[in-house]
Amino acid sequence: MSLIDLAAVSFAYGRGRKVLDGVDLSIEAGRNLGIVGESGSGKTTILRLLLGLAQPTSGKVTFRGAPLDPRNRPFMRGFRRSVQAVFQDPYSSLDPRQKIADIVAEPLRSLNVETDIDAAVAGALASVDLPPDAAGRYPHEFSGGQRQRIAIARAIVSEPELVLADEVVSALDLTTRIRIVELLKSLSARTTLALVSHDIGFVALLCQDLVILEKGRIVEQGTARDILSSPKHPYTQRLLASTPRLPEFA
Ligand SMILES: Nc1ncnc2c1ncn2[C@@H]1O[C@H](COP(=O)(O)OP(=O)(O)OP(=O)(O)O)[C@@H](O)[C@H]1O
Repeated sequence: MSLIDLAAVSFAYGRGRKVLDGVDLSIEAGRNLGIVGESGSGKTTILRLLLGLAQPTSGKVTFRGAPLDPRNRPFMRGFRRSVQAVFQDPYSSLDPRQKIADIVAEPLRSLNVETDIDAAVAGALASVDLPPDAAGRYPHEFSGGQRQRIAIARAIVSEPELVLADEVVSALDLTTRIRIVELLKSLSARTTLALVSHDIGFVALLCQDLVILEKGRIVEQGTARDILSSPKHPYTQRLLASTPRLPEFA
């Protein structure tokens, strides 16, 4: 079943040139998707379209087959509960004045989810391996990797079907990165992930399917296994040549 589809989507900022051109992609429930490309290829723009934060200049974005319409409030409420995001920078993405309990609870409060908020927050913190007393502390008391765990706890607290993540490990050192990959791997048992990154090695560790984006166009898409073992497009071959570590497909 398809969660979000982009069909023939093009996008330009204002009257500028197209930064996305005729993009078709589907995110299927239960299959993690990696969207990979160099800086400026349009990855963050795709993510903004997938989140309904920007509207395509032409083409369609649909959630469960229905058009993503920011004016349709009940629909968007259901959408926001089902689709959450984690962003690159764990330092700026958390409000320094809020306690972790309030940061993690934010989606439940803003979506008026009827649930035991303290229990849901404790469950989300446990899922990302943070101790229960983290709830009463502030972001500055945590390391970059721990802050990214807090951002992930906030993204999963409403039990979304899909979590979109933009360069979630790029700001982290290698050891922390490996731990976050392990965490995302365990979370993907209960939610689908769409990961945006310049690092094909990182996304291939977690995603069954890949989309390769060059200058706003998809140049190759398929299973990670096929693309890693026989990349067809020269751009994909270049991305692979510049990545130091690749998963083993035995
Ligand atoms: N607000 C904006 N106004 C005008 N142009 C923009 C804006 N944001 C992005 N762009 C342009 O759109 C293109 C795609 O940018 P985007 O941020 O989607 O790429 P990206 O692949 O995510 O890059 P990076 O990995 O560097 O974040 C780039 O040429 C960028 O300069």
